[in-house]
Amino acid sequence: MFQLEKVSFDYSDQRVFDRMNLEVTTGSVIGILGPNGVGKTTLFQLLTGLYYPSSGKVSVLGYEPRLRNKQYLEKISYLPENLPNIELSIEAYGDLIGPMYPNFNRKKLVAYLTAFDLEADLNLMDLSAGMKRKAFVSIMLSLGTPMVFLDEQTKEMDLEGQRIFRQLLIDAQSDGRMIVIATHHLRALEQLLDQVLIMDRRGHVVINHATNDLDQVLSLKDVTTLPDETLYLTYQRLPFGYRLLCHTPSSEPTDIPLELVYQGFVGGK
Ligand SMILES: Nc1ncnc2c1ncn2[C@@H]1O[C@H](COP(=O)(O)OP(=O)(O)OP(=O)(O)O)[C@@H](O)[C@H]1O
Repeated sequence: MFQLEKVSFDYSDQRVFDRMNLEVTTGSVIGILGPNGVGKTTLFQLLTGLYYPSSGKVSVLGYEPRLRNKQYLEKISYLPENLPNIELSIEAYGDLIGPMYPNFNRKKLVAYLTAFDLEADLNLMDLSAGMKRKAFVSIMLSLGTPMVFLDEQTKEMDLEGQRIFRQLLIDAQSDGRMIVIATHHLRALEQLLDQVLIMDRRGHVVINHATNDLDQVLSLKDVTTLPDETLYLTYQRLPFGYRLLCHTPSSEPTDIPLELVYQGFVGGK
């Protein structure tokens, strides 16, 4: 699906990735998690070919994004965290970009907008921040691309909007499409993610795993007193003790909460 081989990337005064290797081969909803400024958006820009690596190779669906090959561009849609300002109605914008995508489905666009309780003739410039996100998410998902990149799209969405957003992602997932999503709202999306990629504060990918396989490398242990720090990654307080997250495989199938995994690898003890 996508691969980075020894990829380095620099902004003029800063190296964001240094010979980074990464391979994601499974998953239909892939979550990219990491603290502010570690390079999630930069990674999206590399995967969509908007930025070129300083060295190394990026491949997505067998294409090299930096070549901006037409067949590749028809297969991907990307919604950046900072949405563009477009002086058109939602439906007019859909009709403008939709024909560039072979699987654009206008009926779905209208259905998604209805689900979000938005009128198709509203001007994108007149929407509140959350409404604008709902409108752009609806347009992006209606393009029908096999791969969708969504950067922080639950931001500003109200709770009902987040619920509808999850429904739309499930709809896209059941059509066999692949969604790569960066988020800080883990709780809103945790149940949907079947692959998770966690970047630590240095921008290193510390976890790249199927969410239901995390118990192959991590385990939980409930204790009444905290043991030596070397024996656990982090802990959660319980009413009468602590739940430890340990870097050892679980002895039986265990649901490992992603928030605790994130805390263990990014937040510290
Ligand atoms: N246009 C730019 N010019 C120079 N430096 C940049 C530029 N865009 C991002 N950076 C820097 O590159 C690093 C990675 O930024 P990026 O936006 O990819 O992080 P992020 O993980 O998406 O952050 P967030 O969670 O806040 O969205 C940061 O240190 C940031 O300051």
